[in-house]
Amino acid sequence: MERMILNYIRQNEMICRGDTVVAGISGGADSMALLHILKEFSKSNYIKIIAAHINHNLRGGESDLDEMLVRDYCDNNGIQLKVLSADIKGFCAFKGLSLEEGGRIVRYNFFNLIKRRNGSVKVATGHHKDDQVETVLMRIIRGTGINGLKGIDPVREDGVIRPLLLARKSDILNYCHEKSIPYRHDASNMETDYHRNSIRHELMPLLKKYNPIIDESIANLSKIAREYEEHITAEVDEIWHKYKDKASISYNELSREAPLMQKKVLLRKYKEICDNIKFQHAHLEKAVEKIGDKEDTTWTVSLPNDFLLRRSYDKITVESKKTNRATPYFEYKIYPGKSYVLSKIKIVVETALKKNDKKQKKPEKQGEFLFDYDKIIAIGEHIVLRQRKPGDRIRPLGHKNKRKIKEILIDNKIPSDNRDSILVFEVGNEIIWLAGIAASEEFKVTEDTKKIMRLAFYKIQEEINA
Ligand SMILES: Nc1ncnc2c1ncn2[C@@H]1O[C@H](COP(=O)(O)OP(=O)(O)OP(=O)(O)O)[C@@H](O)[C@H]1O
Repeated sequence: MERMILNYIRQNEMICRGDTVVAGISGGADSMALLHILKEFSKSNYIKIIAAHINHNLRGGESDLDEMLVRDYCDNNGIQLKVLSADIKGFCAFKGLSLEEGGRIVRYNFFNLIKRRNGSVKVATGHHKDDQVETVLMRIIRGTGINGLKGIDPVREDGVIRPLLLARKSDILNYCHEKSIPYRHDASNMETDYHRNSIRHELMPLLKKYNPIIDESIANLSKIAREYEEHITAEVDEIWHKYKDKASISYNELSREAPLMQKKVLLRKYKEICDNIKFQHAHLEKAVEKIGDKEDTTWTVSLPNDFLLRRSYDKITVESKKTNRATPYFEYKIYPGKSYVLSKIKIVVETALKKNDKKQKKPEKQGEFLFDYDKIIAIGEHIVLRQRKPGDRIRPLGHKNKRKIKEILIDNKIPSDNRDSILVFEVGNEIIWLAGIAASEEFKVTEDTKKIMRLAFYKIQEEINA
């Protein structure tokens, strides 16, 4: 077993010459075997080992005996040791965590602290093949994709390494006996991980009745999944430059990728702004289904953690639902003969222009429109300037019937992000103008118009008060 592990370390380039390795040692057979093997490795490779033990103080005197065993072994073998005595129960109660979760957080925080203080880049733990098989089974039961089938990573990006991942628990126990390596039964075992324990003691024996080498089969499945994932990751790396660090993804570009690549790109994009791994397959399925529908040019798909995936024509963005409404709702009363300023937009309402004033007959810019003032005052004394509301309608110029404003905005290819800042002018209950986009047929200037009202809006540099 020792030779297999040493080869595994080399093949996966887990440890390099000159590395300082922080090894998490609980006092159980796995981590004690790990420490022994690291010591063997250090004989032919120049590396420094720092053992790290956390006394979880969960099992009274038993916890202290675990600590003593680790201390003795390190003393006898000239290995530097760091010990943390932690009140895991108190910590978990305070944080509202399970003992497993809390214990894990405290452990890895301690390992990382030692790592930082000693300029180390590696943290080694004693996870082995049985842990791997249980982890994969637990994930299958909970629901997982190919990525989850990979199980525990032998080498993590943050420098955590698992040199024993190919060794079975029984081989580790034999190795400890063969080499007279001391260990404590159930060291640090919190015995509260009910799910893992029932998989180990109930489900695995049951599965073995159907397939005596089920653990090997699952370990192989995990290896195959890892190969597939690594291959796909390399493929995504190849195309990622098109999407990386861009505020939005081009729909035309993304829709040309295979559905699997679309999912991988969207997942990476999501992770660029939100480090949440609880992404469910259903989210990606929905997104790919939407991307496949070429007719539907504006849509949103909910993502975890209050995020949204939004398509607005050629733009696909991942955005927070909280900032979804870029412009909060606004509604103001405005009166003819005055001008107003609303977040850097100046609004002018002029009236009583004579119809025969040729200069005013036609709107000069897209930012203004002329209305029949008599028709306006017939239905209301003031104008309401507001944000659009669901169900808003207007009868656009040249149309017989009213149309939904939403459809008009879509037809005009107004990106959904900008729709809430469009100015809606309403008199009575009639929308007379969708600023710069559509004016009402009913209030336009005609041959019979006697007085004209001019509505105009301009972008201004500085905000000033009306
Ligand atoms: N008390 C401890 N002190 C130091 N290292 C520990 C301690 N307990 C566990 N470890 C390290 O973590 C490894 C995994 O332990 P164990 O399987 O009990 O934890 P887990 O919670 O299932 O795994 P993980 O830490 O990845 O969540 C051990 O082999 C050992 O390297």
